[in-house]
Amino acid sequence: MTEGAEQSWARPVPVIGDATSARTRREDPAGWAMGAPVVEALEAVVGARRDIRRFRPDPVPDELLEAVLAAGHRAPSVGHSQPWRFIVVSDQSTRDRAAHLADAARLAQADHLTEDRAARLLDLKLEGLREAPLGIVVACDRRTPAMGVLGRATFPDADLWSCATAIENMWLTARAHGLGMGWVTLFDPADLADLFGLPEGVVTLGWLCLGWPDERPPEPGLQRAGWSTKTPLADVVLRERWSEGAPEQPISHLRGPDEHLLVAATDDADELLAPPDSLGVLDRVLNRVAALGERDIDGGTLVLVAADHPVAELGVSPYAVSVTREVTEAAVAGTSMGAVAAQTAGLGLLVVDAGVDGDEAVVGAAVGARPSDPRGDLESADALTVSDVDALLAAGRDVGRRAAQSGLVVLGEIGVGNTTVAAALACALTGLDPAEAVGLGAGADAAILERKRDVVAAALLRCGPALAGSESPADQARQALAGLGGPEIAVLTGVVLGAVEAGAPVVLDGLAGSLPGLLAARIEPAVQAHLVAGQRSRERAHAAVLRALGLEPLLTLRLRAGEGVGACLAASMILQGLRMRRLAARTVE
Ligand SMILES: Cc1cc2ncn([C@H]3O[C@H](COP(=O)(O)O)[C@@H](O)[C@H]3O)c2cc1C
Ligand SMILES: O=C(O)c1cccnc1
Repeated sequence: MTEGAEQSWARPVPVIGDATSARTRREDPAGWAMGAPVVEALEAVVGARRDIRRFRPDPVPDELLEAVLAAGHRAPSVGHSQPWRFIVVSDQSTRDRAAHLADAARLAQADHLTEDRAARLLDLKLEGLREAPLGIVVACDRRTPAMGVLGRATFPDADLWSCATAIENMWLTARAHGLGMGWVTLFDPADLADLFGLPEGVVTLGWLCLGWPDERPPEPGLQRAGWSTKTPLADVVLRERWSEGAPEQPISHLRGPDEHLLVAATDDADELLAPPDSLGVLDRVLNRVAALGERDIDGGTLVLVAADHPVAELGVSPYAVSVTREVTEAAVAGTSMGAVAAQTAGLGLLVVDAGVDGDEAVVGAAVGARPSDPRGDLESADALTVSDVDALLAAGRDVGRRAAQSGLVVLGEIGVGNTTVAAALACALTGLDPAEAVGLGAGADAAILERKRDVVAAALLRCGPALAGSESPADQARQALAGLGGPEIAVLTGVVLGAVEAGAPVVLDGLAGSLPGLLAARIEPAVQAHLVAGQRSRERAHAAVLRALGLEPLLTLRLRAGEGVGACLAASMILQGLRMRRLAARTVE
């Protein structure tokens, strides 16, 4: 070890300016607390905040107004967009006009209430627009397209909520200083926008009256006026799910790693003498793998599953069905591309015959799991019977549990015609359009592509109603496997389930070598936490399948190999990454 490495130093990351290290945080998770006096003060301010309606006319010192505005500007905002604009109003004529608008809005609202309720509304002192010497009109600048703001593409209104958090910050600050604030929304928003000349795309959240309060209410005014009562906390807090009418949770027998294991994995990575996330996407994969294993992983097994497909007779592959058997025999002999990829990556190999064409099973395959019933071509008949699907899943589970003993479980498939099967499954599971789903496979030309598209569209038309009527995602996965098939895909789905049950990480391959991950996750949602996308291949539907899984691929090499070749390349890199983590220097304190 060099002299430098022996030096004592705490790693000043992961956040710039954060002097704590993974160890400090592990040893004292509550060490960020600000102490009892701060907590008590905060509780006092939150508890004493009131919506103030009556104000004294005395002026508000500039520095207090500044403090209130600054607190608003420190609020959290979606994608750090800071969309709020605060229009400070002191001009009396503007306040008078706003008050007039509010008076009119109040009468308009009373028209919609029962007589008694309307009378009580008119009795209420609802705003202090005329009396409060200041108004802060909060506007939200929505002119940036939602897609461009982190977090708004999915929740486009999050900019408005950000402005609401700014309002709460200002409110609490005002209260702590003894100032009163009242939030008035008794306006037609368009009238308020006109009053201030707001441009198109800028909207208001209302008017905040600010001044010294001419009331010091111990509880909310509307509660005192008998308008409403405070709901008990227990009525607004729900545990785990909405209590009524929530759909039954699918029964899950598996679990992802718990929070202790996940954090232990990132703690370990944080202690490396390297910038955080130095290995990028690989680091995330290594964290995921590390969180799964109490024992160190230094190897794995390629599970290579082969089957033929009646659909290949419909002209969807340029290759003869006999090629599947040839490649599988070469795999058994250790010379196929997949077998060699496994060997050179330091992985073991299990070859499974899941229905390679012909009466005889492939000699030398470690496992035979051939469907027993007649099989269909997808277009005119189901690929598999449901009982065969269940048998293939069960056989796969056994193989998966067995493979898990060696470390990584790496998926590979062989099956002439299976990119058509896989495209159909991808459409059924992700809603992808057949025209967008079919790819070149082992080398299609335009005519073959056209046939693939037709077959996939016809198969989906045939199976669509049954799939739409499935009782649960798990049931839909089994129905999809039966209708659209792929005995090798069914076995590999079982392999994923067995491997996950035994606690192993699973490395996915190309399209047909990734669908088992998605199918298994539909059967058991906890599966997802165990999956690693080894690669993204050239097959068009592959990206959609990985997106549905929420997985970013380690490699994007435009592979067209199948056979687990890409997954082996990725596994090799994962094993190297794990070794690097074990051997690299750690920071010391
Ligand atoms: C010699 C050979 C070896 C292969 N190894 C994997 N595949 C890959 O191509 C096949 C799927 O493509 P398609 O749907 O177009 O038939 C599968 O066997 C897949 O693993 C191969 C294909 C060939 C020709
Ligand atoms: O993406 C794949 O998995 C793929 C592509 C072509 C041939 N075989 C498999």
